[in-house]
Amino acid sequence: MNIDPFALELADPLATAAGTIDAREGFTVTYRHRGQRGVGEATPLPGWTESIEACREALDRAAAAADEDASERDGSGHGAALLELDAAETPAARHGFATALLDADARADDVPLYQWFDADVGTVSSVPVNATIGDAPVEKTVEAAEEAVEAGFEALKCKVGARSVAEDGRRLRAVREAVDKGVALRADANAAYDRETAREALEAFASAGVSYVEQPLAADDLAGHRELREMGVDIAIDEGLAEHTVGEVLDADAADVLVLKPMVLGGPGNAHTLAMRARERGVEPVVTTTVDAVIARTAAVHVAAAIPDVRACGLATADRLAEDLWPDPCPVADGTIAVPQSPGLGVEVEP
Ligand SMILES: O=C(O)CCC(=O)c1ccccc1C(=O)O
Ligand SMILES: [Mg+2]
Repeated sequence: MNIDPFALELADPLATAAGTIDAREGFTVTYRHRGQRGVGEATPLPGWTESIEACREALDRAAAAADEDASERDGSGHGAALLELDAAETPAARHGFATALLDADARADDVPLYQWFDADVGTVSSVPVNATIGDAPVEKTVEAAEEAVEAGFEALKCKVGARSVAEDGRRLRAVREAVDKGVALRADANAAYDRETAREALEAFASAGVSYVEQPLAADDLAGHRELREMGVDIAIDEGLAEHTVGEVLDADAADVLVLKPMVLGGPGNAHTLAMRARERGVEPVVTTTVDAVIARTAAVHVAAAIPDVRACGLATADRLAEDLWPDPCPVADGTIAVPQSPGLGVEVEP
């Protein structure tokens, strides 16, 4: 297993109620499996996943376990490595190694990763995506929204909760008035509100025609989210999935939508399985990145492509990075992101 660190600046930092994301650090993981060289990416985001240090330690342990197992049994050692990588404790590290394995598996089977997840989906050439609009004053928010709609996005997700409910209400109503009625508006509060403020916010956002609000309350407040579902705006759980299992969130009836971040859930395979489980229970999955580099972003695109008729996903985050590790095989155009059709992930890395 090769573990190589990287650090990327954001050209366009993402301002949220929980702070501004302005750089991303992580590791690329390469691993030979079934005669193929697979690539993965572990890009931890503290607050959502383990720290960068814990991620490195977990990957080092997994690499050592893989070496030991491979030399003892003459196998590939990947089973022993996976056992070192707990999806709840070190989800980013697990994501990194699991993605490398999946890339190699899908290459070995000569199918794009999304078809390796589910051959029945057939050919999926693109997936709808939302534009991600950070916190900003009213005018800048409207400008960003108009630019996104001009570029073809049919769903806009605006960060809220960094300002007063009154001001966020003005921002969203101004966007609603500026763009075509057919454009869906979403709001993401990143756990900014207490229960009382959340009710005020939902009333204000309902009047702006918001279709769903992501994580209005704290990550651990499943009961609070369940109560908010009666207010006429759908509720999506995001941070709650860094704290609870999907099963717990479904059992608590806390969500209409689940925001699934493969980096937070321990890998693309976990995210796909959990997406299908949510849908069976009548809860819609939406797949997003944690503003990752090209390998993890592309893996998330494959997860979304393997969900039939998936709603607009939060995958259009490449443009925020000042630079990337390798060329992007998933260009965004007209509100959709292209799904690579070559075997595996479809990210061309130089050896
Ligand atoms: O969903 C999107 O549009 C992009 C991803 C995004 O907003 C995000 C990115 C990094 C960390 C948290 C979040 C979030 O959804 O809360
Ligand atoms: Mg969110």
